[in-house]
Amino acid sequence: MTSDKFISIEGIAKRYDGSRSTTIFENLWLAMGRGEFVCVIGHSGCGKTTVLNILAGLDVPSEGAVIVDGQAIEGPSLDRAVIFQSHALLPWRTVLGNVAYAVSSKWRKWDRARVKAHALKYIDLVGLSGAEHKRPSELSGGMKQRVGIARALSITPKIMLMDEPFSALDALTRGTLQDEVRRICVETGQTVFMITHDVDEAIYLADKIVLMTNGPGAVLAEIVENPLPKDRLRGDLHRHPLYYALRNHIIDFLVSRSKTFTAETPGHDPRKVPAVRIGKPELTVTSGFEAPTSEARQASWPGLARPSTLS
Ligand SMILES: Nc1ncnc2c1ncn2[C@@H]1O[C@H](COP(=O)(O)OP(=O)(O)OP(=O)(O)O)[C@@H](O)[C@H]1O
Repeated sequence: MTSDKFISIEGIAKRYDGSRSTTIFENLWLAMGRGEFVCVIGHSGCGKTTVLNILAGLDVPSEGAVIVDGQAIEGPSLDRAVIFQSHALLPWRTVLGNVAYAVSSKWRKWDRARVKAHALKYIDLVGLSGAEHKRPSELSGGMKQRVGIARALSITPKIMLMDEPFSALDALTRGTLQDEVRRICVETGQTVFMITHDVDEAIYLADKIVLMTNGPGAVLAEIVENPLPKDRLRGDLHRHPLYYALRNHIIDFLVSRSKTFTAETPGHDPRKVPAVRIGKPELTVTSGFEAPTSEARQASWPGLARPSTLS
């Protein structure tokens, strides 16, 4: 993972004019590094999907711009693959046909054999070998979503944009697909921007979790850095000493601070969204804080580090 500004969201706003004009969000800034997995969490209607659609080139901001790899986004591109909650597969094509269609759209000069071999590689990657000749109507919800993931990965996008990709699945399938997406993204260094309402999903998958306040007039409140080790396992998350502090911080935001943040943080600079690091108090106390006593250390379960600011 690098810290370059691979994706740079620069002061975007979204407004709808009508009898009552609405500002969904404005002055939204966010930088993402190449290979980073970023999850956005916020309440329904705050504008998460709008931001994702702008990143996909499917919507345009009322103001501002998004730069990806040095180029302003001007519309959809095969460099950016989108996975939605619903699968949007072509019902008359097989699994192979759906993935191959995307592959041949990206590499128009490839012959059939090359397209097929490439598509099969990604079908295998998501565990669908053997089902390549089935049509969507013959597949379970989880299998359809796997096809969507294979199709998105097969065009080797610079960015994967995922809008609640697992929310329609049962818990078991969701867990399995989370494992596979995480494995693939870590192995390939894929850059991902994902929306989720599931705090544990964000903690498992993301390097950074962006907290968005309630709309209208939503802002990015914090970028919470995930302190859990990169080689974390889903079943072991809760054993990590910082897991509960991280989880509580995000839930506290969703339950209360997402509503009150704007009023309570008048000095918030949307260009410098604070980066929050969850850490043990004794490791993160800075000169402005009184060092905790050993009793206090014992009593305090790993707490919250002081926010620092992203440049
Ligand atoms: N065409 C439109 N005209 C007016 N308002 C719109 C229009 N499209 C979307 N909105 C509003 O924009 C806001 C943001 O919508 P968006 O789908 O981005 O939210 P979200 O955070 O992704 O919500 P959810 O979590 O429920 O998917 C919503 O309040 C929605 O009502």
